[in-house]
Amino acid sequence: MLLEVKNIYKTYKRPFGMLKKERFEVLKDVSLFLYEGECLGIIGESGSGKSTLGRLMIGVEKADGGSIRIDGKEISKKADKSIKEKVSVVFQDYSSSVNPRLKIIDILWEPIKVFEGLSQKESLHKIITLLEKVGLSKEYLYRYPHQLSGGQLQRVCIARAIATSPKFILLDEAISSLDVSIQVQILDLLIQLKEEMRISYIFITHDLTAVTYICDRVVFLKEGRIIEEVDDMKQLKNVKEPYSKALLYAARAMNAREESYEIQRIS
Ligand SMILES: Nc1ncnc2c1ncn2[C@@H]1O[C@H](COP(=O)(O)OP(=O)(O)OP(=O)(O)O)[C@@H](O)[C@H]1O
Repeated sequence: MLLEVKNIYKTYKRPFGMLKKERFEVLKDVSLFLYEGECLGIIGESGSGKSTLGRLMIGVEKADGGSIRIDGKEISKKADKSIKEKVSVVFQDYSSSVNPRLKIIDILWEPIKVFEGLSQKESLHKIITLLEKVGLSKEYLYRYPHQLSGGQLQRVCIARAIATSPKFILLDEAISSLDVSIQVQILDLLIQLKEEMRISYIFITHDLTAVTYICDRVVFLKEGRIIEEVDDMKQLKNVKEPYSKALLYAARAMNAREESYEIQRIS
């Protein structure tokens, strides 16, 4: 098993609590797993704890209880480099996740520094290969982020995420800020990379339609708890919990409204 999340609890301080130390639970007894080459969707409404769970899974925050293991090793802020290198992340907000003062070549130079002993020529070749992998040519090398479209910049973020050949990528609302037609292109790119590089994904979203397009399995997160899991996407229409049904209903309504929506419709 690539990733194993076991009985995770997470609390935060209440900002306006009566008592200074008052805390509230954001994640409650969350367990899930991810196999190599799989895409697991985590769906839930705003505030259900998806991004918090994501931050714990990449080791940038610490859980209050439970364990998260990647290839059998605990991930944490202090985890050694070899474990952290197995994980990458792509966020929703592509423009703030890159330094606007750096050219694309420098943005991609950053992660490949881990490959010690690469000559300048070899590094440049690697960067161009990365760009090509995400469907961009070397003409983008010397542009600044503001000189790219949203879809192109998200491709650069994906190139940066795959640069270290991670075992899994956390995609936190990675397509949500893009136009619908561009969303489909990025989903197709992610599917292609998953097959070519055998990468696994955790796909955090509130969009069930995108889940049906890319995910092999999905878990429903409500108020910090996993309330339902679907292991076979063909069974999605048979979800039992009212919350899951409501998300399904919302996705169907959205599909009906978006006539030009190219993502496979949920029947
Ligand atoms: N650092 C923090 N300190 C205090 N509360 C936090 C912190 N991070 C998140 N929260 C709270 O935890 C809850 C879950 O937030 P989280 O961002 O994980 O939800 P989400 O499902 O990703 O929501 P969205 O889809 O809107 O991004 C929310 O009530 C949020 O306000």
